[in-house]
Amino acid sequence: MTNLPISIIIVGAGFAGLTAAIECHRKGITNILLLERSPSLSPLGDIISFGQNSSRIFNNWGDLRRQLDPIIHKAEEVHFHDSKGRYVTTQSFKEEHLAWGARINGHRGEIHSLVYNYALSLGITIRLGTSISEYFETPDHAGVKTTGGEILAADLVVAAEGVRSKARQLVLGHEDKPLPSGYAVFRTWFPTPPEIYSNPLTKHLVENGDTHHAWIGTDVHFLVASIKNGREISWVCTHADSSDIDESWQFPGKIPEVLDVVKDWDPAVLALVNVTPENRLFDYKLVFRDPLPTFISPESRTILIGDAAHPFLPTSIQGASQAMEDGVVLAVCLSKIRGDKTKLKEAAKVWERIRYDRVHRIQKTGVQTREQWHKADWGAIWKNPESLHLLREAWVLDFDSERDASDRYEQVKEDLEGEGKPSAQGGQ
Ligand SMILES: Cc1cc2nc3c(=O)[nH]c(=O)nc-3n(C[C@H](O)[C@H](O)[C@H](O)COP(=O)(O)OP(=O)(O)OC[C@H]3O[C@@H](n4cnc5c(N)ncnc54)[C@H](O)[C@@H]3O)c2cc1C
Repeated sequence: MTNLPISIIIVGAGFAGLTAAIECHRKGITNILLLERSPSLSPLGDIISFGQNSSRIFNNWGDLRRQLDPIIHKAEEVHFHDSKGRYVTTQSFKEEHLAWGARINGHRGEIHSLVYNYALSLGITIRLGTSISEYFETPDHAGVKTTGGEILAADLVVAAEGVRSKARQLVLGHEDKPLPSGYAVFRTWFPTPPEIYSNPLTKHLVENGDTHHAWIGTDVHFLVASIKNGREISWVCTHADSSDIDESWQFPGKIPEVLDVVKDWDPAVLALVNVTPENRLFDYKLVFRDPLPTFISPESRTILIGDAAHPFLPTSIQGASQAMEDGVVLAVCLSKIRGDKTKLKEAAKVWERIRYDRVHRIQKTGVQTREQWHKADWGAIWKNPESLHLLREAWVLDFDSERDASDRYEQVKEDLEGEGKPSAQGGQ
């Protein structure tokens, strides 16, 4: 493969940053520096789901797909109940697995660690414990300043530092703080304790391998997944939350607060919450951001990807997938200009145009599913239980972002040239 002479700094080693690094490397860019604030990888976390559109990306990464196999969630259906525990419906994913390929769901920390190690195995330089405080650019290069005062520069800076991105200031020209969404999520993952196996209310969750169950109430939903043949269990409880958020948005969770949210619910839910180790429980305040007018800086030398550009509600089940697609498409666009630095602006603009409508259309599906569950009209649901099912749409899931970008690059470039103006103003 031809070596493409572009230097890239990527900030943030989440799924967006790691995918961008791995995919750019795959396309022949070797001068990559990945900077991550955390001093070490955190083994903590809970469940993360990758749709078929991003699960396919792992298939291109050496032996990684095989390494993922023992740790991924194997259930192929989700069983829905109302808050009192009355069974409503089952949604099966078997057909879509046959048609569109398998999904990867598993422990965020475990999957992240495999991807991180794969990036290291390629020789990508990753500096942990490096926090970026500032972004800058000139027409010829872009750069970052670390909190230690070090200045680093490259042809292109990719800001993949999540929902609190500092690069938004450079891209937008003003500070843009995330807003509380009015919702929070209690999240946990822990080894299945003996009480879950012995309790007749909960043993079905774990004793026959991996399972997936959902309980839907007014303005609250509670999802449980057992994994590794039932030996580990994860649950999330999304609920309305009016607390204000400032700098922190992830807090230690409190079991009594969860019990308060699900009081009078199915005794199986209460039993599960009661055996949850409090030190494995997190209270995650969901932030909201209006769609940005653009993802790229005025000189097109700094670009926002992943949650830095477009945070997703968990109910879209696409945040990490779209973060990965961003990286894949970026690598395709950079390969199309064959390392010609004078064409970086072209590649960035085409990348943005390819990504902009898709991510914003998919963002809306998260709101749709949350409203469909939280504001459910139960009279209508008992008549049509399948109305609780998750949206599973081919245009989102049966999608190859690499092939699509490769096929459309020239046309999008011509469209932009024809318009003769910056891309994506006003967007969706
Ligand atoms: C509660 C919850 C549940 C979710 N569940 C799912 C799911 O099931 N499926 C799904 O697809 N998506 C899910 N998402 C969304 C998904 O987690 C995110 O969209 C995705 O992880 C975004 O990846 P990212 O790499 O853009 O950002 P992040 O994962 O936030 O990574 C950003 C990285 O940048 C680092 N960083 C931050 N600031 C700096 C700095 N100044 N300098 C250097 N480094 C910095 C951080 O330490 C971090 O490692 C969920 C989100 C939430 C909030």
